[in-house]
Amino acid sequence: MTTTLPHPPHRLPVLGDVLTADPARPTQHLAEQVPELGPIFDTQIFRHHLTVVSGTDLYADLCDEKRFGKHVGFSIGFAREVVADALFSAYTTEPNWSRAHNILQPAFSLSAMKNYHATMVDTTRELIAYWDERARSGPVDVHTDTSKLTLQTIGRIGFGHDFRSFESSEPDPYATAVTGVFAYMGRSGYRIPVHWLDHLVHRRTIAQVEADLAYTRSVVDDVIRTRRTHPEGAPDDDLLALMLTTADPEGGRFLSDENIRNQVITFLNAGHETTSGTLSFALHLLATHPDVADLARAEIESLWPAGTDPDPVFADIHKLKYVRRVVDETLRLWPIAPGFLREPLRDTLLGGRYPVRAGQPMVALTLAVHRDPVWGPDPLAFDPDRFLPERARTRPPGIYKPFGTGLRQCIGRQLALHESVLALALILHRYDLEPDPGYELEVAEEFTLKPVNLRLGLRRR
Ligand code: HEM
Repeated sequence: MTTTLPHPPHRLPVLGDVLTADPARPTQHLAEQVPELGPIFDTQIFRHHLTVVSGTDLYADLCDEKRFGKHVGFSIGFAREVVADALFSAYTTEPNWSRAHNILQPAFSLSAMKNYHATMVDTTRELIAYWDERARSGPVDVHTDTSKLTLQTIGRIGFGHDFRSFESSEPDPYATAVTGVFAYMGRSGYRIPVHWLDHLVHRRTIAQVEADLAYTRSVVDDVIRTRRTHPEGAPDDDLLALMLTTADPEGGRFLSDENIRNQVITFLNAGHETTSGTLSFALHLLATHPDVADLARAEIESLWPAGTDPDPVFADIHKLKYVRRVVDETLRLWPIAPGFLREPLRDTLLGGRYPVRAGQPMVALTLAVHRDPVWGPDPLAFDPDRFLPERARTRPPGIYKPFGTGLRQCIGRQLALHESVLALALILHRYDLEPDPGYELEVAEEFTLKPVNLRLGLRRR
């Protein structure tokens, strides 16, 4: 049962599509190939094949949990070299996946969000105080600063650790190190498959990654050691407390020390660079669409009048429905996780017509599906009202998946949405956003998508 799928032109023996691939922006490049190659095609980097799925019906079918599951390979396979079987990089069948999932799930419940709200408000106020100071002397470096916000937030609410990110105007050293490690993992599919040659050609990069990893581990070990030696006063239900003190309700086993370290690295990364990317893209889109920013501000000021110092309560965030649509629409246009890996659980037909083999690596190309004509006559336009319930009902189901799908979808979804809506609302309440007239959006891929060198003028309202 085989079908020959289209593939990029100029494929070479052994190398495959290496010469026409774009390692710096792999998923954007794949999405650009969709008009030419169609809703499903094959790509090959050295000896590794990947089936790229972007047809909306095929994408929805690929999310059928009865026939497909997460594929752990490519960048995620390389991430295992760093964080082994932590939540994001574990095989679904590995005991540590269900153990960690069961132990940590309560930290992402609605009542947990209520506990985190005050810390999120305080940390966003720190960002605003930092920007009040800096915005007077020129545009701010948006992504560096949203990363400070989100790292500081996940550090505090997950692990009781204060990164003191706003005490320096430099990028946070932990964020730089951990992002460097994961960015390298993200590009690892393009490593030269001859080990000694790869190490010779990339020796400087590899030395930097090793240094970054050593630093990352030393910070994380310090966070865990501090909690173990001084648990007094720390919450008994944050991510770290749950991992140190709770057994899996199914089976009664605890996570090992090694696994806890890998989980902390995973959460500090997944919990910060995703939300910071979302906030950065949202601020860019709001700055370049003042009509949308005005509508959002009208909603925000109906809760917290202009000129007052807002004191958001938990329930306010759910009233900010337009701001939430801004976040949803940002994640449609710029899904910072631009695709997710899947594999058939057994031989099957994708979309009833394409034969696929058990274990075959496939990518659900969210970036392309989120911009498909099925979204309307102008899928590239930034239009938050696409997410009005009456308009959402007119679209086929299963085509909006910024947080992945099924069993392995994002555990941090609620946290990310609460944090994003809150931060955008407080920022829009405080500032008018002034885009840099010469700025052309350029998007880097370092495991996730992020805008390059995005600067914005902030005028205090
Ligand atoms: C807007 C922000 C975020 C986006 C768009 C996002 C997106 C995703 C996606 C697409 C996946 C599935 C990956 C796959 O199938 O391979 C995922 C998984 C995951 N995310 Fe997020 N994420 C966000 C925020 C967060 C936050 C704030 C946390 C933690 C505090 C987090 C922790 C995780 C973890 C641990 C997994 C692996 C879950 C598992 O496999 O069981 N994410 N995320």
